[in-house]
Amino acid sequence: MIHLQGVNKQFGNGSNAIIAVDKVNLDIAEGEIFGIIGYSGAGKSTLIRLLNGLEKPSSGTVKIAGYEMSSVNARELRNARKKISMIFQHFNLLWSRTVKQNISFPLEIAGIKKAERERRVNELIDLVGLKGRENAYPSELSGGQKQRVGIARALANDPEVLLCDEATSALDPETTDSILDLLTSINERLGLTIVLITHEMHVIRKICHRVAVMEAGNVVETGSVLEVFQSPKEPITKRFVSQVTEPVGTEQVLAHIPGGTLIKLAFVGEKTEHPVLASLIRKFDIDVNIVQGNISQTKGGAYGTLILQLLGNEKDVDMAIAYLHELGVQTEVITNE
Ligand SMILES: Nc1ncnc2c1ncn2[C@@H]1O[C@H](COP(=O)(O)OP(=O)(O)OP(=O)(O)O)[C@@H](O)[C@H]1O
Repeated sequence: MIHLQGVNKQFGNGSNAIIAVDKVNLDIAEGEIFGIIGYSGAGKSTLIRLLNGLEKPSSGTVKIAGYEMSSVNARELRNARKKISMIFQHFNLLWSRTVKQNISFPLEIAGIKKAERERRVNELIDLVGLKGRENAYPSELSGGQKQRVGIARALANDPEVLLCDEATSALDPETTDSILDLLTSINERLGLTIVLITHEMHVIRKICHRVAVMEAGNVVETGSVLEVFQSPKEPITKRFVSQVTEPVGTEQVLAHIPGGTLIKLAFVGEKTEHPVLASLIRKFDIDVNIVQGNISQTKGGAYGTLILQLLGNEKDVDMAIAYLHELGVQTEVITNE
């Protein structure tokens, strides 16, 4: 559905040149929810603007929904934009139009007749859960409701791809979750391919099937969300994963644990349900203290971490760690005193 090959985007020239996107290769399958995560300035906005044709690459090819965006003419670009829709952080609604009129706008531009527009707008209002708010103006809506209008408007022309530019960054956590639930249900019901950019790992964890991590214009890591949670390779990916797997203040907590061996266990999928701790205590002559634990649900399954302090003689502690490896539990020794 989306295929990027050797995509570069440079702004300016010579000593003022900024390479915003650097040799990016990416494949996104039809029906996938694909997340692109990176800190500010990583190149995410530029990449998404390349996907909808707002920017042309300096080199490389961008293929999306059957269009070669790097070389489309104006007419093809207009047609492509019907298949590639977008929602924004600040919603970009028309403030002098009601909910209904905002959603109807792209249908008017597409020349759809009034009766058909009415039918479609009502269907979309139902789909995004805005029944009863049809005649409200954007200024009378909550942030979550405004984004629902943005989503309905984006879906008006039956797109194949929905691009989401930090679509939940202006919303509180609860509203963020409800919008992410809506995007998931739209993906499942309509088979729509969704590409979202964000700086929040929580968003990736909750709805994405796969993720790409961007740093300084490069895609430094890609994989299924569960895979990336389980074994992040790059330091930046580890920082993003720890945003959701380690509660705030973990480092300070660990610094104050006196003695013993501190280990971090990572469980994936069904292994999160095994009574690992009980068998560890039963089998070995060691004391086990739970320092911290956390389970995160991803689309591919559950991912849990548990930090334990093991107290006992060195041999028993080593045997306990070997046993964890045998069970297939990913085990990392944090400190050994
Ligand atoms: N039109 C432009 N002209 C010049 N430089 C630009 C332009 N657009 C983006 N850049 C530069 O390209 C780099 C990547 O910016 P981009 O906005 O794509 O990053 P981002 O990851 O989306 O960050 P943010 O979340 O802050 O928008 C930055 O150094 C930015 O200053």
